[in-house]
Amino acid sequence: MAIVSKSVPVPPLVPVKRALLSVFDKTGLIDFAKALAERGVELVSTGGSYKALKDAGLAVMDISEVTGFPEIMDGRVKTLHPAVHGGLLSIRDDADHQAAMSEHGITGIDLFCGNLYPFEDVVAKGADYATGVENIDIGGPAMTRAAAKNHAYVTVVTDPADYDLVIDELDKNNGRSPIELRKKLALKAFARTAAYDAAVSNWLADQLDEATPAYRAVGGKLAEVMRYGENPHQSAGFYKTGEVRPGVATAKQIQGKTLSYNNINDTDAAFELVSEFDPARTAAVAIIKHANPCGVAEGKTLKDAYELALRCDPVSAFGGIVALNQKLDAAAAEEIVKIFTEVIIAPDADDAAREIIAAKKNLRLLLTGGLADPRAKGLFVKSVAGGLLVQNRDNGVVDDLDLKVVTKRAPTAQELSDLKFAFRVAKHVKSNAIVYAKDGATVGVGAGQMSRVDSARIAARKALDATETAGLSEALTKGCVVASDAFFPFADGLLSAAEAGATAVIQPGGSMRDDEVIAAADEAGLAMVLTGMRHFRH
Ligand SMILES: NC(=O)c1ncn([C@@H]2O[C@H](COP(=O)(O)O)[C@@H](O)[C@H]2O)c1NC=O
Repeated sequence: MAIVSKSVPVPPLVPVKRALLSVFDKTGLIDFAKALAERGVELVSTGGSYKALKDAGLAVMDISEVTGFPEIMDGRVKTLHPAVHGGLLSIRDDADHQAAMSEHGITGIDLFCGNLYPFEDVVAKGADYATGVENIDIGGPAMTRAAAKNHAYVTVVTDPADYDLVIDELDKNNGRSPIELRKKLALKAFARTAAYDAAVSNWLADQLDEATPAYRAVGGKLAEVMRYGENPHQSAGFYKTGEVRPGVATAKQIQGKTLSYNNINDTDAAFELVSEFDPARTAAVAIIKHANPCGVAEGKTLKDAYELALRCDPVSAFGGIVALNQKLDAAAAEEIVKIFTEVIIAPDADDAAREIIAAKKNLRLLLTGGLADPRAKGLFVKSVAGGLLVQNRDNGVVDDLDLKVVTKRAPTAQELSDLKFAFRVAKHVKSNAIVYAKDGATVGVGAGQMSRVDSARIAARKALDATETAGLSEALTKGCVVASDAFFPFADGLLSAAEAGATAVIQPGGSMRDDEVIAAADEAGLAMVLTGMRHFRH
């Protein structure tokens, strides 16, 4: 049975007489407290916050005067007391609650200002288990939730960014807090504690290697309200989880318009892909459209790699996202700005490159400070109607796999290098994925088809278009290799690749008809390597 509510009318405006301030992040605290004090609000505060206020010359009461109890156990217990929670939770217009307050000497707290121990920051920096646990705030969320529940009477302020708004509202309403503000701040407070607990539970799941805990909470902080979502009739926001993975969420935007929903999605796909390439070994560039690569290439320089990536599908690359695995230099920047590009993302950019990009006002330049570790663990969450699908990030890397040659002919050294390159790219192509590659560059990408043979045909057709556009006399697919993200269920897809000119194949294997597929490869003179790992991506 549900808890029955006391049907007391909610006052539209409530005077703020007493405020409790208990903040870890002391940004703006003094000014806010001063402003409250100037408006006749009595200040109560905890340990470090109290000291900061006192040192600033403010009249403030220590929380232990309210609780009649000292702060104990290294601060684990300082505000967990009926005098605090009664003051936050009492229904001011209820006679029983009033009687309890008088009986126990409890004074109402009309405003709670609090922010929590920096658990998310501490664990993001790799804190050990004991440090992580010690940074789980208990008293803060308890007070935040109590104040938020009692928003009929209490104003709960959890974000220094709201201090000015609260003072403005008090001023507009003669020192009283309006219900619209109290409701809005209560929503924010509950979302804050929920995101905090999501971070704690996900960290614990990670520590305990628990991939499927009984409940999975996902939390994030609003970083940007987009003009719209995937389409103009959809509203959307970008929430950051606090994960410190170099990429679109953590990058610094140097210039250009704000990113749209689709830009963020595509930029993420681009940077995750290019992060597969070790910058100490090679320069690499990926050009992305609709979250699929329309060209990826390695090169001695970023300029070489960009030109080869662009050659793969110059038509689709128009309006694309370009990701680079090394510091952007002027030579590459000059090439990139020759066609309309939405976003460039790279670990860094030198001054000359920045200057070239600056001439294109709308072009966004994002710098990440490093590459994402393709082997790192992480959560991947997707929503379906009525549920969340949660899995580990696909952190399989072809270099770590035990590759098996199953055909009579083994790949040559050049073919093997291209096979690995193509499989690395295929991991980032929507299924069914077929990638043709030659000399460290894609020459045709078939993405997102319902049949593998269609993906193979599309990749071949795109390679023919690219051959024509580049004015080459020999098809780009001649002597290329082919990667498939999943096994070939029949020999047809493989034969289609052989017809296009492929000489070597990389695929996971594992089909009921592997023998048939291997025999067909032998008959066509192909070399085939099985990875034992599938890279579906949807
Ligand atoms: N245990 C408690 O009773 C308690 N009450 C408040 N805190 C937290 O202590 C911090 C403020 O402490 P101080 O004012 O001493 O710097 C805030 O982040 C607040 O959320 C507590 N700490 C942890 O749970």
